[in-house]
Amino acid sequence: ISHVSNRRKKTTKLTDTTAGQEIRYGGPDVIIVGAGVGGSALAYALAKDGRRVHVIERDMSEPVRMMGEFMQPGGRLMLAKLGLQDCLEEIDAQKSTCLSLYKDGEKAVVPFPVEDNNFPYEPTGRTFHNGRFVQRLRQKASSLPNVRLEEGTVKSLIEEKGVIKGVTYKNSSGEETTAFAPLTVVCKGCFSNLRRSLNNNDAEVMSYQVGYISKNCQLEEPEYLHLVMAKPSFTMMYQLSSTEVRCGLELFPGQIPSIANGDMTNFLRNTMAPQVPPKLRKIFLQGIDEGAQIKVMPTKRMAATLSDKKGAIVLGDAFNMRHPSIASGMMVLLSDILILRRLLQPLEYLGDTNKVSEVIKSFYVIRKPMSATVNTLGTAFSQVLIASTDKAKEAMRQGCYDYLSSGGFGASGLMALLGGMNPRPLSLIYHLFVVTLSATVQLLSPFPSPLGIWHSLRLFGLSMKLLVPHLKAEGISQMLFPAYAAVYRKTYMTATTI
Ligand SMILES: Cc1cc2nc3c(=O)[nH]c(=O)nc-3n(C[C@H](O)[C@H](O)[C@H](O)COP(=O)(O)OP(=O)(O)OC[C@H]3O[C@@H](n4cnc5c(N)ncnc54)[C@H](O)[C@@H]3O)c2cc1C
Repeated sequence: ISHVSNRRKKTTKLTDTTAGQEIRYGGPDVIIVGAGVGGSALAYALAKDGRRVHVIERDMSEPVRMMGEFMQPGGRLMLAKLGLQDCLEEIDAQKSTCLSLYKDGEKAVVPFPVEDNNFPYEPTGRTFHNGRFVQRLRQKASSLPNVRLEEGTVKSLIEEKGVIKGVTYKNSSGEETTAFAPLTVVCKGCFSNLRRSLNNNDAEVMSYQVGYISKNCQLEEPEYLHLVMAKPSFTMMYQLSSTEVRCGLELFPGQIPSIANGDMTNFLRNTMAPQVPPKLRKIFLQGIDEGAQIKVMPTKRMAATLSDKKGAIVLGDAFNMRHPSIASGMMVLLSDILILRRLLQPLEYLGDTNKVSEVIKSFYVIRKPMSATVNTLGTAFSQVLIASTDKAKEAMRQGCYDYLSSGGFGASGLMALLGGMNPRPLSLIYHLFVVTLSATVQLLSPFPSPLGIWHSLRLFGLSMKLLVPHLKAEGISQMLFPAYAAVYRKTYMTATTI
């Protein structure tokens, strides 16, 4: 009797112990909140390393959304390194080889550099329905026996003495329940409110992307990403699937015509369509005429900051965002996953909060070549795309077009940066400097006038304004010291898998 009652006591004691001990003896190693692009890819990567992963996703049906539709060549390399390249197959993804740029009736075609010997992957991007890609990632993750993918909505993080122990969530039956693990990864996207319990960085809404799909049509050059430098900002078109074309544009707060009363349709037809080159206009108008659903998405910017809470990591859009004009959010996220996975590999037990904190600190530095390059480029490119009556800003816009259209080393260097094929902040600073310089020459031609000199000085001021906040936010040494980028390339951008 004594033996049985002692065993009972022991069992009760075990269930009563702290969450940490429960976790150690049975539960998952990691809880991932959100099975979007990041959550699913991370679940697969960690499960491949033998971790038990519990993913909690609010909605398991295929997402229908207007974001994450273009994967840069660099992002495809990251996918391949994670063993997830097949997730871009069987979703009717389309190949992209070039950026086709239009300004004031002129056109420039700039390919991703084919002969960049330092880039060990096919230098092309892919366009696709984001939801199809996410479903493929979810299937791939849940095909591993140590991944438990559950539908549920996470409500809050469970915290004990500054350490995150798990989450409370509402499961698919509507019951409030809890889950515990030594490590919780919050990867719940750009509308995340959980990040507030971990860090207090705020996202800044920069503009809005308006878009719709023209169906049953094909662009004359389906492998090109068409970017029109229009007013007030850019318009883009690309082949989204073999039979659909995404049409999109950028508008600014306070300038969004109402979709409900038809003002948006009129604006697209009367103001934007005439700026679209005749060759693309028919397809641009087709979607509007056929009553395609028009969507509006905020574009946000948010610097990455580290949380002082232990036991949790924030990733993806909940962690760091940049302007989507350079379509690189997924690439940075996949690069982050690759780094984090590699840093976590030597840790046998993820509940060692001190070791995990060290990992997070290293992760924050190692990611800089990719994230700082993309974040800075995102700001610079989005600013350059905005039309302006300001002479200095317009010179910068023209300078960027001229630089890309002139071909050669400059254009291929900038395309390698855009494609994530050469994530080097110093290279970005170089290109920004040359664009500024050539715009200055244009302002001072044919003879330097006092007004020309004044605008040139303002132009340099504008470039500095683009660069300096990023140098401060990303870290001067990480951006200016080439060794970081060299180590990143050597570790994460070689042809071998990790
Ligand atoms: C307009 C726009 C266009 C973009 N275009 C591109 C592009 O072309 N290329 C590119 O690389 N990047 C692009 N991006 C960025 C890219 O889409 C994101 O960086 C990427 O999707 C982020 O992935 P994520 O896993 O962090 O979030 P998501 O992929 O959004 O996944 C978050 C998941 O969390 C789930 N979730 C949310 N709340 C909860 C909860 N409480 N409990 C459980 N689950 C929850 C959601 O249902 C979702 O499945 C674009 C962004 C915008 C805004």
